[in-house]
Amino acid sequence: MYLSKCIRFCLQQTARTVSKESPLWKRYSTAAVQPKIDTSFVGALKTIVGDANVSTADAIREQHGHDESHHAVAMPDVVVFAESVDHVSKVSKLCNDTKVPLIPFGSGTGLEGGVNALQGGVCLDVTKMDQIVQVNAEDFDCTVQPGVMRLGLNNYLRDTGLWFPIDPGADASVCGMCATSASGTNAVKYGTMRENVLNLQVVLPDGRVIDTAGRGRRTKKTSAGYNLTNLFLGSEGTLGTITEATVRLYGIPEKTISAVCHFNEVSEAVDTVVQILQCGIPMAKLEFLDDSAIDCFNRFCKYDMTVAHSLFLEFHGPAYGLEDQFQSVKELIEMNNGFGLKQASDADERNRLWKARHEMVWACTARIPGSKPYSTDVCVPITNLPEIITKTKQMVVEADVIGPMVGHVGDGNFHIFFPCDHSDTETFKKIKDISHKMAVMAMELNGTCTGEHGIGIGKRDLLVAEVGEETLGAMKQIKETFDPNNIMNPGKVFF
Ligand SMILES: Cc1cc2c(cc1C)N(C[C@H](O)[C@H](O)[C@H](O)COP(=O)(O)OP(=O)(O)OC[C@H]1O[C@@H](n3cnc4c(N)ncnc43)[C@H](O)[C@@H]1O)c1[nH]c(=O)[nH]c(=O)c1N2
Ligand SMILES: CCCCCCC(=O)C(=O)O
Ligand SMILES: [Mn+2]
Repeated sequence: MYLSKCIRFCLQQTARTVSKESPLWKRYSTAAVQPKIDTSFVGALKTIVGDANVSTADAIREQHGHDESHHAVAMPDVVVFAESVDHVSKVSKLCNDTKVPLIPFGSGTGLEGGVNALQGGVCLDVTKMDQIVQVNAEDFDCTVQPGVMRLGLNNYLRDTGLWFPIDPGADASVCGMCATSASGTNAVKYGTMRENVLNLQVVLPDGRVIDTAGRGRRTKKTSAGYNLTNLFLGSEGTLGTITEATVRLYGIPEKTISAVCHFNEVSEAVDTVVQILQCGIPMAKLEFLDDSAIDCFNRFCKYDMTVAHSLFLEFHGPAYGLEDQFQSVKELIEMNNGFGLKQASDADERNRLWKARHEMVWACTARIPGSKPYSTDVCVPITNLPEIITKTKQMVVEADVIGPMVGHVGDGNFHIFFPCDHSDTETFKKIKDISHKMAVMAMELNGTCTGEHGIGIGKRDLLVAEVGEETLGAMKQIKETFDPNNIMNPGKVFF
C-alpha cells in the first residue's frame, strides 16, 4: 500500500512539474540552450569530418528525426556521419563548446523516441564506424564499433561456432543496444545487455575518450572501481557516445528444440511459466502470445495455429538431457491444462516460427490498416506476472480495443502491441490510459515501467514515480557531472 501511495504521489507531483513554476521542474529540468546552427558552425563540422559527411538535406534530417516509435518526427538541424573516434571526439567538443544538442544515432530502431531531436542540434550518425575490431574466440568475447549491427556480427561469427544471442526483434546496432540496455527472446537464458557487456569506449560530451573498464580490459568480472560500464548501459545517449563495445559471446548450442502449446486461460499459461522457472529448467526462450496475438500471427504470418493463449518455447544445449528438459516442461504444461504441444520439426520450421515472433508487432499493427504500432513494455517479478497479465487482459477486453499481448514472460517482461490510428482520438486515449495503468500496476507490483525499451520521451513522468525524487536527483547529479551543458540528447530520460 505504501508503494502505491508513493507512486501516485510522485505521478501527481510530476503532473505539476509540466507547469514550469514548480520546484520539482526546476530541479529536474535542464533545457538545453537553443542551438546556434549557422553556416560557420556547419563549416566547422565539415572541417572536422569532411564535406561529404555533413548533411542539412531535409530528407536526411527527416530520416534521422525519428525511430520506430509513435513519437512525432523532430528533425535535427544537421546530420553528421562520423568515421572515427577522433571525429566523434571533435564534434562532441564543438557541440559542447557552443552548447549545441548532440544526439547519437545507431540504427533508428528504438521505440521511445530516443533519436528524435526535440531541441534540434546535431544528429551524430555512427553507422560508418562499422568494423569488428577483434574477436577473441577462446575467451568468448569480441569488440565492435558502433556501426556494427547484431545480425552482421552473427554472420561474421558464423565460422567460429560462437554467437551473440541478445536478439531484439530489429537488426539494431550493438552499441545502440548498449545505450538502451536492450533485450529479446533469448534473455531468459543469456541475460540482457546489462549482463553481456565487458567494456565500453565512450566519448564524453567535452570530447574526452574513456574506456569504462580500462583500455583492453575484457574479463567476465571485475571489482576495479565504480561500474561505469553499467552506468552507460541504458543511458540512451544522454551521457556520451559509445564508440566501441566489448561483448560476451556464447557457443552455438549443439541442439535446439522449439515448441508451441496452448491454454484456454491466461492464468494457466502464466502459471506454467512461473512453475517452469521455479523448477530451474534452463529455458532459452519463453514467450507468451495471447489469443488476440495468435489471431494476428495467423493472419499476417500465414499460419493456421489454434487461436488460444500460447507459449512459444525453446531449449538450447548439448544433445543429451535436452529431451529430458522438454519432457519436464511437457508435464508442467499438462498439469496446467495446456494442450496442442508441438515441436518444430526442423530448423526451417523453427526459424520461421521465431521470425514470425520477431515480426509480431507488424502483424498486430496490420490489424488496422494505416495504423502505427504503440507498444508497452512492463516487467515484474515472475511471481507477480499472473496478476498483472490477467488484470491487463481484463482492461483490454473491457476497453474493447485491439491489444494483443506478447512478451518475454521468462523474464517477467511483456508488451501490448496496440495498432494505433492516431486520428481515432477516442481509441488513442483508451490505449494511453491502459498503458499508464499497466505501468502503475507494474510499479505497484515491485516492477518497472520499461523492461527493455527505455524511458526516451514518453516515460519521463513514470521514471520519477518509479525511482522516487531522491534517486532521480542522484541520476540528475550524474547527468550534470558528465554533461553540465546538457547537450547530450536533451529531453530524454529527464524532463
Ligand atoms: C520490430 C522491432 C522489434 C523490437 C525492437 C524494435 C523494433 C523496430 N526493439 C527496440 C530496438 O531495437 C532497441 O531499442 C535497440 O537497442 C535500438 O538500437 P538502435 O541502434 O536502433 O538505436 P537507435 O539509433 O534507435 O537509438 C536508440 C537510443 O540509443 C542512443 N544511441 C544509439 N547509438 C548510440 C551510441 N553509439 N552511443 C550512445 N547512444 C546511442 C540514441 O541516442 C537513442 O537514445 C526491441 N528492443 C528490445 O530491447 N527488445 C526487443 O525485443 C525489441 N524488439
Ligand atoms: C515497432 C514497435 C516494436 C514493439 C516492440 C517489439 C518487442 O519488444 C518485441 O518483443 O517484439
Ligand atoms: Mn520485446
